[in-house]
Amino acid sequence: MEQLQVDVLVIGWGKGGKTLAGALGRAGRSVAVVERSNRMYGGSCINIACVPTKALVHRAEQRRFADDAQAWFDAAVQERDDLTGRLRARNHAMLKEVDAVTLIDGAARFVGPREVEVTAGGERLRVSAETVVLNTGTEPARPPVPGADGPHVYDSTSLQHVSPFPRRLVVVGGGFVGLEFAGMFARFGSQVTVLNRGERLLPEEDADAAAAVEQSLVDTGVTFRHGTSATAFVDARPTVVVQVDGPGDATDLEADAVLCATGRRPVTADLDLSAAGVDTDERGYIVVDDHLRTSADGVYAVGDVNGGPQFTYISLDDHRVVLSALIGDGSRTTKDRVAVPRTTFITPPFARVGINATQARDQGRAVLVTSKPVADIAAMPRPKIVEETHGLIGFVVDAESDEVLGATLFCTDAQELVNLVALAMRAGVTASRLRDGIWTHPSTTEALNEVLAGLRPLA
Ligand SMILES: Cc1cc2nc3c(=O)[nH]c(=O)nc-3n(C[C@H](O)[C@H](O)[C@H](O)COP(=O)(O)OP(=O)(O)OC[C@H]3O[C@@H](n4cnc5c(N)ncnc54)[C@H](O)[C@@H]3O)c2cc1C
Ligand SMILES: NC(=O)c1ccc[n+]([C@@H]2O[C@H](COP(=O)([O-])OP(=O)(O)OC[C@H]3O[C@@H](n4cnc5c(N)ncnc54)[C@H](O)[C@@H]3O)[C@@H](O)[C@H]2O)c1
Repeated sequence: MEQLQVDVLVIGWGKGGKTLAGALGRAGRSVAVVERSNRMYGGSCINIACVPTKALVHRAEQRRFADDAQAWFDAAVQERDDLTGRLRARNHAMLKEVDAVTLIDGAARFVGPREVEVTAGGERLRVSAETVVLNTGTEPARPPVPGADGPHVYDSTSLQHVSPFPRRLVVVGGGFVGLEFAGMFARFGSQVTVLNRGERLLPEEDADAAAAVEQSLVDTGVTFRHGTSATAFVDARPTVVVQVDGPGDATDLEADAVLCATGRRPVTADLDLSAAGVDTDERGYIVVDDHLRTSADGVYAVGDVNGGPQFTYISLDDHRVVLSALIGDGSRTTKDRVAVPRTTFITPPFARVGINATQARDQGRAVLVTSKPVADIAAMPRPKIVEETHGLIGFVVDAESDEVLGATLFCTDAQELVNLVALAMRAGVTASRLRDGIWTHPSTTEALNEVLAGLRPLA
């Protein structure tokens, strides 16, 4: 069997791994990157996750009621495929052009400490390395319900190419994927019903924010059933019947498609991690310390597979931690992260950073709070200009230091504004300075002037 020895072996072409491979290759280290699917060069983000779904959301937002749903969706999917094809080719080229990086097609499996066997069809290759970086990501986890693998039951990857376009869609799960797809498919023209097993949407968010999110989706045509779980998906070709249970409405639902949006699980099963001495937790995620070191010497894990927050920018930041360990001073850790923002790409986007009022109350902190519906923010005309006045904007501010402790930004451009607020939090820019800041007009940032003027003690 052919053998290859490198300084660094990266398994899986995720955001962290590919960025690390390029940087280490350019720094003169010999690097091998193993990817099991030629449809996944560049990883989940550009092929099946962030980028293609936001391209579909964008097209869905442009559809008008009279536009034919099937034709509009088909065109959007074609554009999505063209975009991901271009990005995949570019990602492949970006690593191929680094001389010190060897790209290997195949699935890697450990055969010993820091040694793997890569299999591609009938071909096999042994690769050993001083350092191994695991970046194998996650995959959709379907609920343990009869019929979950049956016809017309999809996950976030397969639903992007659903055919024919579903007139009725049931979404199981009200998290990131569930809400983004519910909004998107409603705008493409589906009748969407979301089954949410909790008593209300987004239980970790302030009640007014969760209600505003729900109202915006209801206004788009989405129906919610709270306190409801799917108990079976029964094949009734050409449709599927969703049997439900719970204190909520328990009437069966007939649909053309079901989306399981019930979380993801780590891709570790085929790696034979025990052969390398790499420990996993009870959910299968690779156990790492603050430096992203696993239980095996010289083996790191970056991205979703290490059980951290599942965002592309966290995988990217993981690469900085490992780069610091391998060619830096080793001081960077995951503990350095402050005010990590997040955005759910519904319409308008729902962005969060830091703590909300509920969390401040639970922590017994002395804070000032403010929250205002977007439609009532007189000094921010941008939502009216772009005809999207759903949402609310809220802040939590330390009562003594005037530091911003958190923000709920449910408004047009929120995915951008949240980064500005996060930077202010990291840099210690006070709420008063944000309130009195000079901002462009008309912009969403202007909301800071008016909303932060309404701070009051938390009741
Ligand atoms: C629908 C959806 C939308 C999302 N939208 C956003 C968003 O808007 N913003 C955001 O920040 N995050 C978003 N996320 C989350 C984001 O996609 C992930 O956090 C991110 O892609 C994680 O990347 P990663 O580095 O862990 O690995 P991945 O990009 O998942 O890469 C892992 C790679 O490893 C390969 N692999 C696995 N096993 C092996 C093996 N044994 N041998 C060789 N190769 C292997 C896989 O084929 C894959 O290419 C979204 C997720 C989903 C599902
Ligand atoms: N915009 C973004 O940044 C973005 C977009 C999509 C996904 N993501 C990432 O991908 C991850 C996965 O997304 P997701 O939406 O699949 O997971 P999630 O954890 O965000 O939401 C899963 C939802 O499904 C519910 N659920 C779980 N099991 C269930 C069951 N058996 N029956 C009914 N409901 C059930 C949970 O209560 C939860 O509400 C997210 O955690 C996020 O980090 C990010």
